[in-house]
Amino acid sequence: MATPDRRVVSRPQRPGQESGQKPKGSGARLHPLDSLEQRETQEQAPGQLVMLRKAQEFFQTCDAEGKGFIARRDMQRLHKELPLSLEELEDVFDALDTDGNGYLTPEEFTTGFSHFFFSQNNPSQEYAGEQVAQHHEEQVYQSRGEEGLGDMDEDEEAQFQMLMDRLGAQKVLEDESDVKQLWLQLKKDEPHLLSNFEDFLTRIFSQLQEAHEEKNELECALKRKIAAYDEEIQHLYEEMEQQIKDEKEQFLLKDTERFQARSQDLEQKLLCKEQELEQLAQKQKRLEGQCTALHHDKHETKAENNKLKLTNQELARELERTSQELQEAQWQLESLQQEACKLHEEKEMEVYRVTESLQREKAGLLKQLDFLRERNKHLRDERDTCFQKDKAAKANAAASKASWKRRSGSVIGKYVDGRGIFRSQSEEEEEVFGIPRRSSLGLSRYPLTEEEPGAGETGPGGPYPRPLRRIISIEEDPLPQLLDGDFEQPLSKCPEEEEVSDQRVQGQIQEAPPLKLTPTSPRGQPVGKEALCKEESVPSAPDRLFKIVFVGNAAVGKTSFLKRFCEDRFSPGMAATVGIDYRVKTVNVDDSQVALQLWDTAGQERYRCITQQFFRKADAVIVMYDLTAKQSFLSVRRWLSSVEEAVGDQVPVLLLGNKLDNEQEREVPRGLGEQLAKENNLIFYECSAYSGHNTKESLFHLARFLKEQEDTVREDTIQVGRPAKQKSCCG
Ligand SMILES: Nc1nc2c(ncn2[C@@H]2O[C@H](COP(=O)(O)OP(=O)(O)OP(=O)(O)O)[C@@H](O)[C@H]2O)c(=O)[nH]1
Ligand SMILES: [Ca+2]
Ligand SMILES: [Mg+2]
Repeated sequence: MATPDRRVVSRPQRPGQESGQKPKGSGARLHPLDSLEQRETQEQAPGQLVMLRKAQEFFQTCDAEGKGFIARRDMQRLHKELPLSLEELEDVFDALDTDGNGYLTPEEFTTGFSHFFFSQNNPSQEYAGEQVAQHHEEQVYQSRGEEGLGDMDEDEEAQFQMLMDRLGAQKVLEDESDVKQLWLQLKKDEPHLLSNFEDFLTRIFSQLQEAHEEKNELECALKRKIAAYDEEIQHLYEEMEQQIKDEKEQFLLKDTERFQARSQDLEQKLLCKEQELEQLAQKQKRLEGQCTALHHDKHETKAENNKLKLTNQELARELERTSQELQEAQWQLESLQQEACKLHEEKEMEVYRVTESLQREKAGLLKQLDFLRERNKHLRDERDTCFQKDKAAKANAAASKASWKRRSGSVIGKYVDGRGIFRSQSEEEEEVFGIPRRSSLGLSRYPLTEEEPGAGETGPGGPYPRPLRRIISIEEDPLPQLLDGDFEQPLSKCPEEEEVSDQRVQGQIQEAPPLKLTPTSPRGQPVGKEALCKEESVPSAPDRLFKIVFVGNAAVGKTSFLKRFCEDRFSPGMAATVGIDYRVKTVNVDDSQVALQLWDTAGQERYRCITQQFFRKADAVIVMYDLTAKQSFLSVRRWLSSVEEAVGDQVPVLLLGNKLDNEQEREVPRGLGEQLAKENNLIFYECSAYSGHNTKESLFHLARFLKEQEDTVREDTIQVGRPAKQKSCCG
């Protein structure tokens, strides 16, 4: 049976059921009301039937939950049905609960009910029923009768009181008015029933007293039971409370654990969410930043676009203007080109005419020289003989001193005495060693004889008062300091060259026309000497003319190389070059005549400032080093940078490693030369002036390169606006 707060409480046992015995009576368990119905089916008086039905109704009213028994508090439900107060209902409950277990079974209820309302015999029972009915009437009546109560006399009062005292009603009855009234009524109406009534009252009161006593006992027992029950219930309650508390604690514990776990989960989730939120916030900030930046960039881009549009329009206008100017410039250029070509041709013609006239002049001079020599031969005096003796003695002495001075370079006739800006090495040696050196051109203080380049003779009257001046000019590239003032330049040339030129000139003397005045170049300067090689001397004007400057440290073999290239000869005893020397050689490259103006510079440091001047208008530069002298290779970089300073890197450069014949004395590996050439975009050859290896090939390569470069420039110049393609030197 479930209690209101849903706890399971064991059903109250009827006496005899505690031990688990089955209630006495029928075998199968019957529902309590079934027994009532069974009883109804037995012979029952109609009045009893009514009573039983009434009892069933009352039982069902009380046992609303259908528990099958009535508890104390269920009894109170009859309060509405019966005109009984709660106390009276309590009394009735106690009277009906024969086994005092605190619960009324249907049997107890109907049995008690019938006893309570009907007496043992029928009349009495009817009587009791009537009584009940009368009781109702009396109630009504009473309310009406109470007004008449006052007419009871004293005897009757005394009799009634006696009766009450005899019956001991005071213990039992609280309010005697009803009984009094009934008694009076009976006394008046039915005096013969008075004795019955008094017997009835006696019985009732004794029963009431018994019942009262029983009740008291029961009450005590009940109280005890209740107390026990209360204790038990209290105990149960406490247990339940304890259980509830434990369960609550467990539940709370579990709840707490679950709550803690849940709260940890939630905390972690919260943390994750917070982190995600932070990340999202950072992402949002970043995106906002990017957005503003993009926005900013957009404005900037817009502004730039507008500027670019404007610039574009300006450039378009500028381009249009420039193309017009270019068009005009092209026309002007073409006309200038034509003029330049004409001028160039005229100039070349001029150069060759001058060269021709120079040749003739030289032929004339040499002719005079020969004449003078002829004359000289016949003139002799004692001074000559004693001079000869002195000279031989000094020569021996000097030979011993100057034996350490192995080399002699080529001496060109360009030294200036007196106000001299520079002097030739030969004069320096003369001072130092007292050896009169021949000047290079052969016309020196002491005239030369053919057979022996060393033997010097003087002319009549001793040494010439003033040596003839060799005319050297820089046709295309005047040396400013040489052009200042009216200096005189002695003629000088190394004897061998002079012999060669003699031969050359000899060879040509027959052809040369009579000597004219010394021709002058456009700047009014005497023009330079020309060394035309026999095999290549060509009467017609060349197609191309290139100026090539030859640089490199002293004694690397520049002059010897040029001699080999121009005259195909090698002279071991070359004197050091003084200042600068100049040769022209015309070669045939791809069926066109290319004249090469070869400027031979002095490698010695002291002439550096002079040689620098010659770089300006060079079409190409040749840098030479001696592969048996490491120092000369280390200086190449310096030569390259001074060339670049003077002419930029537009000029092709040929790098030559000379003295290849001296392989056993090599100090510079070929790879180093190749590497340097590659780094600086140079044409590279190893050669030997001595053996002639690669002397022609290297210069032909350079000439071909220059020619192709010029052709490219011409093509580009003719085609409008196409930039000249600078070919790399080393192909
Ligand atoms: N073995 C060998 N000796 C050479 C070669 N070329 C030049 N010589 C010698 O090296 C010395 C210097 O030669 P030059 O031609 O005067 O040298 P340079 O570069 O003109 O000297 P500077 O005029 O002072 O700049 C001379 O004694 C030459 O005989 C060569 O290819 N092989
Ligand atoms: Ca009972
Ligand atoms: Mg030289």
